Amino acid sequence: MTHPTTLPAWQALADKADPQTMPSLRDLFAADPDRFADFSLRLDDVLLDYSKNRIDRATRALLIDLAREAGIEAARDAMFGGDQVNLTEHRAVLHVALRNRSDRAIRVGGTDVMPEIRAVLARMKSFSEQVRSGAWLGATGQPIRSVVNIGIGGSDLGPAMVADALKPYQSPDLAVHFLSNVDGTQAAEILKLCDPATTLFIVASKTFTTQETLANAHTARDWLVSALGEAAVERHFVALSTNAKAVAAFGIDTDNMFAFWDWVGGRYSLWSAIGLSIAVAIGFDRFEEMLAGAHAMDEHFRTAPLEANMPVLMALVGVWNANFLGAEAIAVLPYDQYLHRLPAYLQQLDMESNGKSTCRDGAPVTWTTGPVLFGEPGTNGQHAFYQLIHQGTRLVPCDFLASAETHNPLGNHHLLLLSNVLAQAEALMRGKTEAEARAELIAAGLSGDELEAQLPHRLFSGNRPSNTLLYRRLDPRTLGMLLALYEHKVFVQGVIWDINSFDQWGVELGKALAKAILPELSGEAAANPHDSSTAGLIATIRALRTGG
Ligand SMILES: O=P(O)(O)OC[C@H]1O[C@](O)(CO)[C@@H](O)[C@@H]1O
Repeated sequence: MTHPTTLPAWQALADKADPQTMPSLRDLFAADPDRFADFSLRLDDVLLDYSKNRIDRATRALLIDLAREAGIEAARDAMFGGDQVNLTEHRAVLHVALRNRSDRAIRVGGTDVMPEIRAVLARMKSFSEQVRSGAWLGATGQPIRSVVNIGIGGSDLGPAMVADALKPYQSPDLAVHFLSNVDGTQAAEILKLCDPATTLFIVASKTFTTQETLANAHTARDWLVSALGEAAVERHFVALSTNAKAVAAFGIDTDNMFAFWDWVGGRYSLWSAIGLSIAVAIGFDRFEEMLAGAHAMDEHFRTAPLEANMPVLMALVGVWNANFLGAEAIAVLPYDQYLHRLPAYLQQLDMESNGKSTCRDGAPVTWTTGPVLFGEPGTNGQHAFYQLIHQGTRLVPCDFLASAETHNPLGNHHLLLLSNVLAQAEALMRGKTEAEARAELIAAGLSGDELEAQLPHRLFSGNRPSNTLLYRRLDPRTLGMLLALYEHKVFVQGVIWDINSFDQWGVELGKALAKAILPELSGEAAANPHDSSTAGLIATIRALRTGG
């Protein structure tokens, strides 16, 4: 375990990161006509262009040194080898095994996990095909028309994002809904769209103890039972979990449970049984194509030299921007409407993984770790928060994503979309100098005091970094590649920052306090000692709810 700031390459990078002496992005492009070729990388149909980052060849070489000195190769091999890299939970981290399409055995504690994985995949195939073909009948003998995935966090965000991303592959005969929020409004609105006789609930929870999911699952169960009776549960509920005991206690027959394992982290679980709603929505063959895409990226990550390794390079660019140039956020901007939930999904992947401030050895970190991640599909974001990205005081590196081809060739929409994504990345890189702005204002007829007053507002500093991920078309394989790319990027950054990317203790405190507050709100328990704000809010809620 090595604190990154003690590594020689870290020191050398810190010396290089001097805004006064560093060349600007404009200068870097002007000095090197081959910059795009040298600072981009293609794997199958996916291209990463990282040339619009403030790095030159020497900086890149130092970043690769940093990766080596941080032990990326050994850490990667430990993860693929089934070591307990999740130190605080004493667990292996093997989402890569879930999409291992090769004959390679992957062992946890000496046991090859591939046979179990293949067995669950075979059950998912059979079940999803029965639901899709209409062979799986509800309690009244009717085929399923609506599927409701009940889960939250990793048991919701991945499947929900993928189902939307691959909408063109969805069957029109089957509606797929995702119920996550404990706010009863979401359950009420989804249930309004469903008929108990034709609805299948997929209760997705690794632990099967999550408050929100169990509350929603009980509400769904009550709704079904009040319409069709207790016996209907068997045909209308299945569970995806690692906790067979809790599934049985809820009243779901464990024959209707699809298992996964403690070495699958929640935010890495869409490739496991948690992906059942995806397989039902788009068909198992497409689900497997997505696994194959992820596997292709896994193999690239596992075997490519660091210098030509897409997740490693993307991670290193992020480390450079965060730790050496001071960026605190990252914007993920898919110019692809089908990826509208990607930023939400990546928020959990990145922020739950790397939002940590304790090193693996328990010492507090003294360097910046995971960024604040946000985003919206282009072009919507352009008309909302891009102002800050172009002219604000903060540095917000951007990831732009775009497909060369569209599933929906309507008029020239796709070329309009693509022209926007390219323009945004170019604008961030180039900016607009005073001379350029002045010339434009003069051409627009301004002069004298008005020109001088307008001028400072029309300047763009430029020199603002971005990556562009370009792919042929958003199909299942490409999506699998992109998601695995981000997973491995987050992994590499976690290793460099010397944190455990695979636990999430930061979500526990709020959960525990909510449990204590619940009986106080309902009046079943006397108020606990709280700060005056929390006590005042509890008292006001109680008063408002009773007309006070
Ligand atoms: O699948 P489960 O056990 O219901 O957990 C849901 C989510 O809750 C968390 O544990 C914490 O929010 C996530 O990591 C996880 O994805």
